[in-house]
Amino acid sequence: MHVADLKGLKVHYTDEGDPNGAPIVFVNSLGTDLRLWDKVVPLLPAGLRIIRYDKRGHGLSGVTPGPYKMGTLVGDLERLLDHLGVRDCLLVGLSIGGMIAQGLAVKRMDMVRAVVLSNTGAKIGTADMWADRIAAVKTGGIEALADAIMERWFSASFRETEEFHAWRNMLVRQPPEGYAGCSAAIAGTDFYTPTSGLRLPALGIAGSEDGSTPPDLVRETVDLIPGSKFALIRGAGHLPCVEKPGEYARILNGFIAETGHA
Ligand SMILES: O=C(O)CC1=CCC(=O)O1
Repeated sequence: MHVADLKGLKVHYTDEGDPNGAPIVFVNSLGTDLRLWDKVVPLLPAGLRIIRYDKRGHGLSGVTPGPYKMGTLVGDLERLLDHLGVRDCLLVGLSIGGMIAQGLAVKRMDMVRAVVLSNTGAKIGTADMWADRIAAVKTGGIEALADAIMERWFSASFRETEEFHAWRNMLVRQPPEGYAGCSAAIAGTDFYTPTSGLRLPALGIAGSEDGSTPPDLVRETVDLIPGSKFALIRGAGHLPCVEKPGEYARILNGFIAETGHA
């Protein structure tokens, strides 16, 4: 476990694997922390440098008063990777993490050599939808939304498992200010034009049961990048890295091999 002080924001991160290996950086979704990738990391090929972090207002990182802007969240990751001396990474972003990945890929071509846009979009939802969600969190806390969020995160069969309850607990323990702050950042983001200008290896990953960023949205987003690939994981919701880690890692490892990221 490490904590970096980045312009006053304490950012919790992990830096595992081979310190001299090709870097792979994971960016998690709204309401989750870096444990999101716990089941995928052990399935990655040997020799990579594996970096994960808790974004602003999530997990063990600092919380600042919201609303946040997407540029701030992109800047946080940029500062972390500068702090760690990371260049030419493979950036894997899920949901808002996929938006942060698009933003950083556009801003720092030296830092990002390939992207995986998982369960995400160039734009997610509508401003009204996010305003309602922020208002609900401010009134009733994340618990008030948790059951509806779980239906989007996980397939019906996964919601019957023991493990499901641990992920629900992870969600409701996130700082409400951070959750609402990041929701505002999503509401204010439309990356269709900037993402269309990207020229780098890109892979989209979608879950067939994803109620937040359905497969068509992921495909439409990754199709903005010429030559991109797309993979659908059947029977998984918004967090296929949790529900189907073996399949997720197989797809990711195929992309790692194809792009020669070693
Ligand atoms: O809560 C959801 O609907 C899932 C989600 C949307 C954006 C994100 O990062 O997670």
